[in-house]
Amino acid sequence: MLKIENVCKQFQGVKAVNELSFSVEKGQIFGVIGPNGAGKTTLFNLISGSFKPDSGAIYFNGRNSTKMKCYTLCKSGIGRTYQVVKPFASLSVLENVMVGAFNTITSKEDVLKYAMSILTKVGLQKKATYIGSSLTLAEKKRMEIARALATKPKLLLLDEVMAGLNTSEVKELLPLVLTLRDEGMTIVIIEHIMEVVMTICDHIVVINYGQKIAEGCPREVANHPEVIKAYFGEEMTIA
Ligand SMILES: Nc1ncnc2c1ncn2[C@@H]1O[C@H](COP(=O)(O)OP(=O)(O)OP(=O)(O)O)[C@@H](O)[C@H]1O
Repeated sequence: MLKIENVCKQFQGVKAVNELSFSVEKGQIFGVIGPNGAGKTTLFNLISGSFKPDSGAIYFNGRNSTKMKCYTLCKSGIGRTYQVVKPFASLSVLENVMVGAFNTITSKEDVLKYAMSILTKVGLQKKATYIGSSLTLAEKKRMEIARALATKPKLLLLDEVMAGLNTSEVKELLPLVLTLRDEGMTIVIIEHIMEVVMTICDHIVVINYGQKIAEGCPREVANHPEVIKAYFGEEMTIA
């Protein structure tokens, strides 16, 4: 579904993404983890077309998508959320989601129906008429997912959707992500909460200073010496 091939992206001498390669299989929840500044969000910006790599190639659904514009990639099935949620503050929750639905649907009536069905899916149907900015953080995160889902993605990039949520809010959001995967969505998730990563991911890539330092199933990466050193601290091991 997604192939990253020797991708590099540099900012004024900082190698944010450095010779990175990995593949995401269809139907996986694929975790991207690494310390702060490791290059995770830059990677999402490259996959979704906001940034172009300095070198290397990205393939989405078998097509070379390296030079595609972000709106073309969105139309071809890449949806994403942002680490910092930025709803259209003056629009209602429903209208926020409708914006995403116009990606593939033209009739306003159909957009409205589809956006409402997505709101129901994420559990925000009762908040449809609320102003986007009035939601709690947990609700805004759900709206962020809804806006991405409304574009009808085949590949969903989730950038720290659990960040800032309390334990019970995280527990409430997890089933939604798992349901999406069970319905056939391929998901790449950046997440700092290790419990979440270890619980829901089928496969994980760990990056540090833009480079891949480990890859495998949750247990494999958690016990990888490089990961323990770079991410968890030298003294820590995970059973
Ligand atoms: N637009 C930009 N201009 C200049 N430097 C940037 C830009 N975007 C990212 N960087 C730098 O690239 C490196 C990787 O940043 P990035 O945000 O991708 O890391 P991250 O792994 O997502 O971090 P975090 O976990 O803190 O969100 C950092 O050193 C960052 O300062």
